[in-house]
Amino acid sequence: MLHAAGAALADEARRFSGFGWMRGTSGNLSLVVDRDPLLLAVTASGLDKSELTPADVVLVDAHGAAADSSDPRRPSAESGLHAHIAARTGANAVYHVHAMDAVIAGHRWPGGVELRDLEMLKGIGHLAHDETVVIPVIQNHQEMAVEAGRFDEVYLPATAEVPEVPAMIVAGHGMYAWGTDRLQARHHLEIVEWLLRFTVATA
Ligand SMILES: CSC[C@@H](O)[C@@H](O)C(=O)COP(=O)(O)O
Ligand SMILES: [Zn+2]
Repeated sequence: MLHAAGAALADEARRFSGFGWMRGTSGNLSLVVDRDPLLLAVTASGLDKSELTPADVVLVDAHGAAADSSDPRRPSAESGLHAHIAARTGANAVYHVHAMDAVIAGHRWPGGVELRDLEMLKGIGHLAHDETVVIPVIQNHQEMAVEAGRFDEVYLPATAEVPEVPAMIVAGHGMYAWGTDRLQARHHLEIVEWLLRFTVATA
């Protein structure tokens, strides 16, 4: 089970590295492997994300702490925020990358990045017209418990009329996107990055 998750995350990390979004050791990816209690497979810390193998994944609990004390590998330093996002949103896949356009957008619009009148908004469940979608921005912090609190302040869950916004920017750092499964998280990440790239380029 952990090996399959590791193989899937290694593939995703290679893909995002190819886009320049996981340069060096930057970024981390996770998949929920159990809900009760919450357990996630998260990429191991400090590795070159373009060269991960199926073994480069660690099991963590709802606090992002290693769940298997016999495993010598360290989980991602940002595991706690992955676990929090998975718990709060119900997502089964959470992806974090250091895409340049996300960092520029967060720097430029620290109160949130407004998007509208773009066909690609349909790719995150929103309307191509007559709706303004805001990608929230939080300030960066090294403590994931602090980041989790900041996430709760800005997260836009689904209402009866409007779906959730499945992404967030961390200022001076990168972005997160999530989805019900690996493929949806990837789609959300790639589409939001496209939307941010367009917005930065045309501002
Ligand atoms: C240049 S990597 C910076 C790290 O502190 C962090 O932001 C990151 O994305 C990767 O951390 P990791 O612990 O390898 O998952
Ligand atoms: Zn990071």
